[in-house]
Amino acid sequence: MSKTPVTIITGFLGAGKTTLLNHILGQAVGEKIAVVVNEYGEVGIDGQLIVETADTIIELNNGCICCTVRGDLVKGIGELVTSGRPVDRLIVETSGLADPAPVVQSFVLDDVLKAHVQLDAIVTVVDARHFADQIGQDEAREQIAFADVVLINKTDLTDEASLYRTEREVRRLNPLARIQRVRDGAAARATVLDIGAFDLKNLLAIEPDLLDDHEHEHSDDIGCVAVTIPEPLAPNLFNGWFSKFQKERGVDLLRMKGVLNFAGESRRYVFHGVHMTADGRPGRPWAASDVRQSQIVFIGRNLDRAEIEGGFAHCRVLADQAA
Ligand SMILES: Nc1nc2c(ncn2[C@@H]2O[C@H](COP(=O)(O)OP(=O)(O)OP(=O)(O)O)[C@@H](O)[C@H]2O)c(=O)[nH]1
Repeated sequence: MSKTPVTIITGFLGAGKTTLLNHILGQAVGEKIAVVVNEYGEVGIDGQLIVETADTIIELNNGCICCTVRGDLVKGIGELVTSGRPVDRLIVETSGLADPAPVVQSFVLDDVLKAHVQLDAIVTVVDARHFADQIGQDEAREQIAFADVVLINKTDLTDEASLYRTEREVRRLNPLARIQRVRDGAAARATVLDIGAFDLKNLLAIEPDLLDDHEHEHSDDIGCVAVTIPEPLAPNLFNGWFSKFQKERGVDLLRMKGVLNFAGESRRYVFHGVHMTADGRPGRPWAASDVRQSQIVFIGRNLDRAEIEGGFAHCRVLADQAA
């Protein structure tokens, strides 16, 4: 029996992992792809942002697959591969704060996974615009060190000199990885899939204690605040609040993303940000069976939950205003 190939997509917060995943799914015709998405926050946004068709989506929220929900990763994939359901390929998108070591460990140590799946490659997406801000984080360096392929993404948001510096630093952290520049995660399929690049021996040379059991510690001051609001939002109130909040707290905001329910709109509004950058656009239409609500997630340093909840609540269109 041939084993199901597994690609791990990792990379720091907001680097473009889901964008790459959507690109891969969009190119895969007639293939049954199962996807595991893991998010740090207690509210899962990525599941809603996967616009292309995946055969199965396993969402692991409220923790990192490198620590708190690692058991769920092994269990979820174990159940999938022993269910008899045909799966041609498995793609795992880690959270942006994941240490890849324990994730890799799960694939090489767990007996069920070992018997059914084969790690093909670890693909790390790097945010070319925010590289200098992010590379100070241990997780960002580990994600690069573990990569078989590094995609330097968001090339449109920076210049040649800075891209060159980023490539040089990536090469210093990982002399063996294949490095490629991309925009909007648009990597050729052959660059990221079925490349047979994963090599445990190489990884053990980088991280000799890879197979030892160790708990990954996330920095204490990095936290996540997720807020759900059932009432529709007024776009002008949201824009006003968010731009002020971002101006004041942008340095500490590692990542924000949300799916918003704007009053009178037939489509979701999807917005993303990293530090001082933010962008938003209409997403999928609301279906009659959808619960129309806004969900927003902030990951950052020393976040004040009450401040965020209060500010976000202030953007609601209240019933008497709507009338
Ligand atoms: N300008 C530009 N924006 C990009 C590019 N790639 C991705 N983005 C945008 O960057 C934002 C974050 O992209 P995602 O794919 O959600 O990033 P992610 O790594 O999955 O984020 P997390 O899972 O939260 O860590 C989105 O607004 C994307 O549209 C790019 O090459 N250029």
